[in-house]
Amino acid sequence: MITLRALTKRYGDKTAVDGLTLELTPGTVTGFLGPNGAGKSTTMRMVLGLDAPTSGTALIGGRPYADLEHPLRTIGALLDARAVHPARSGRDHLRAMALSQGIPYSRVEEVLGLTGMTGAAGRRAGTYSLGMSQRLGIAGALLGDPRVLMLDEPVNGLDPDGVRWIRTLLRSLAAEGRTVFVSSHLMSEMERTADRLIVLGRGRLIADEPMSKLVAGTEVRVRGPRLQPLADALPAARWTGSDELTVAGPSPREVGKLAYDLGLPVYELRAVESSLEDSYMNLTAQSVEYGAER
Ligand SMILES: Nc1ncnc2c1ncn2[C@@H]1O[C@H](COP(=O)(O)OP(=O)(O)OP(=O)(O)O)[C@@H](O)[C@H]1O
Repeated sequence: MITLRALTKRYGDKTAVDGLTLELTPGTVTGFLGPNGAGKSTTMRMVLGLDAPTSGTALIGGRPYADLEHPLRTIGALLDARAVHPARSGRDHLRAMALSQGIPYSRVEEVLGLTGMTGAAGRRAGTYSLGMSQRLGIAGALLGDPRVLMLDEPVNGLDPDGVRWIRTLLRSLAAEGRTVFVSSHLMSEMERTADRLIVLGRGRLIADEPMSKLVAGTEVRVRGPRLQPLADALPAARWTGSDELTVAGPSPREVGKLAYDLGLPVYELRAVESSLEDSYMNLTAQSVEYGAER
């Protein structure tokens, strides 16, 4: 269990994380999304005690990271896969971690096997591809068999096989009753992996919803030259183009009938599947800091 209470981090006059209050529960994969610079990594760094909060608290199983007796056995984390001594072999890197926490070397071999890294374990980490570094980072996170896992962009650099492997791994870790907290920019992957989604924008919580709510299913898209009266009549409708409205709830038949009753010409009316990417784009439209002008 990870508990954040009014967690805040300021760098000078920049507020990177702004009053974040959350509880991450066991048995669930919680996805952490947000545009570049939203504060995801800063939040994770504060959970691990790598950054001190300006105010508020981050607790793991009710205690701050610094108070954990066996941190690696409590929370496994992957923040930066390249943060490994390049001259050390993958195996030696894990053995050093194991030694510091009283974890037997046999567990090192186990996690190397779990992550498909046994064959490469003797090579210097500096020669690893990004995908191999990610796998080694995940092996390190699993080393202490922790109840809580926190992974920042774990699929970054992985091939399709690796992406699928991570998905299966995270799902099975949650099924064992562990708390899994994972950030990613890959929407389609999140849609398949996470049960719950937390979306951050400019340091603030902008959504905390079960996945089923964010991929709401079918919506209706309607196009026409003057749809304002239809938008007024359908409070849930949103503009998705200068001549296009999208609405969740009514059927295409109902929207078509309403447009007809209002005397509005319509030149396109269709049902569309809403994806997590659509919901995410709508949620974060106001909080993208670093985006191309549209
Ligand atoms: N050490 C630091 N000093 C000053 N500003 C920082 C520092 N670390 C992060 N920031 C700022 O805090 C904000 C949040 O950054 P953070 O890396 O947490 O975002 P993120 O959501 O992880 O982004 P990305 O998706 O790009 O990884 C950014 O504006 C960033 O520039």
